Amino acid sequence: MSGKVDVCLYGAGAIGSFYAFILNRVSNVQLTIIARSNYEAIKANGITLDSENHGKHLFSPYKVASTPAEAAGHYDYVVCVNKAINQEAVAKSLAPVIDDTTTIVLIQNGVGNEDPFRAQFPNSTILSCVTWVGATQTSPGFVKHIASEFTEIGLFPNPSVSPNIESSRLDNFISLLKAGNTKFAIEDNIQIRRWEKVVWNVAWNAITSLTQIDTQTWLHSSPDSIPLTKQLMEEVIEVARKSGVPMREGLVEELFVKILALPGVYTSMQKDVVARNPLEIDVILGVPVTKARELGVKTPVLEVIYTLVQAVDYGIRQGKIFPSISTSV
Ligand SMILES: NC(=O)C1=CN([C@@H]2O[C@H](COP(=O)(O)OP(=O)(O)OC[C@H]3O[C@@H](n4cnc5c(N)ncnc54)[C@H](OP(=O)(O)O)[C@@H]3O)[C@@H](O)[C@H]2O)C=CC1
Ligand SMILES: CC(C)(CO)C(=O)C(=O)O
Repeated sequence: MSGKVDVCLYGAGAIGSFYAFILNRVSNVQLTIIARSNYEAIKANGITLDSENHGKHLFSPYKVASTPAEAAGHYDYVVCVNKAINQEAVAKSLAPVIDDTTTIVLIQNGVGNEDPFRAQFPNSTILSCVTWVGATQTSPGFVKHIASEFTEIGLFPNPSVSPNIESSRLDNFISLLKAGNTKFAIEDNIQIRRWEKVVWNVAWNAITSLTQIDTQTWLHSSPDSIPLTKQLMEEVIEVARKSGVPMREGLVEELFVKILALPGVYTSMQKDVVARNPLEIDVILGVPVTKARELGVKTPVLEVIYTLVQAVDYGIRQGKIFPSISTSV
């Protein structure tokens, strides 16, 4: 893309700041960021990304807004990197920055994330992305990125938009990722990758959130931890297959090779428990459970894990998680 590209990024947290850095260094991108709790910090001081792959950089986007209304205007791309919670409400709130020619880019964990956006913006192209970037916001506007970096991207096809237009919107966004120097793969069926990632997230995000121990500690914790995790993953794979998503044989073993090669890791959901933030339950656990129930797939481990994570989320929302010891009787 040679002319100016207007991009609006919604959700300037750990992953949002990483992609903001990538996009902001593309010379023809004019980047607007909509930030929430870290708005003042980013507006005053910009974003510092300390990356194992890209080095340490301080940058300020073209504009920082605190609400979609403040950022109102036409954008070629609106990139959603918020936590996928209350997606219907988020989609509605983005009306001031999305018109029929805006392409929506979703970079979030989970499955089913696209549906509320398609319902709210039926004429828009949606690019659906799975990210294997690992990042943490250590204080407002400061983000640490570890070496893990990979984006899988594909269309969430819109039958009411011409395939040529959809492809050119995908190609143009890919050219930005390329110019921003991040690694990516283009997927013909991104739903396969979304489900693969959700198999990973159902296991590791839920287990680290429930146990508050890292993945390696969990894997060494008892002879039962590995078989239980594998059964959980297999259950989710079966749900995906019954939903019409062709998942390959051997995926669980591949994901185990991957996790065993890593040091003990925590996850974005575990960090939300620590920060007492609401959890991304629906897109990571709720959609697979709902589909399993609809399709009659038996998922006993998934059901237990889902129920327990819902309890943690409920405790956070009620302010009752890890309550301090009460002295009253
Ligand atoms: N961190 C990681 O290593 C990885 C994360 N992911 C996924 O990437 C996505 C982003 O995660 P991450 O960057 O870690 O999350 P963070 O919590 O670090 O950042 C999310 C940002 O979005 C804002 N936000 C969250 N929810 C909403 C909402 N409903 N409406 C408006 N703004 C919102 C937050 O604002 P506020 O501060 O006000 O809450 C925050 O600025 C998630 O889907 C996550 O699962 C995927 C791979 C790895
Ligand atoms: C970084 C990673 C891959 C770890 O499971 C992740 O997806 C998350 O934390 O949500």
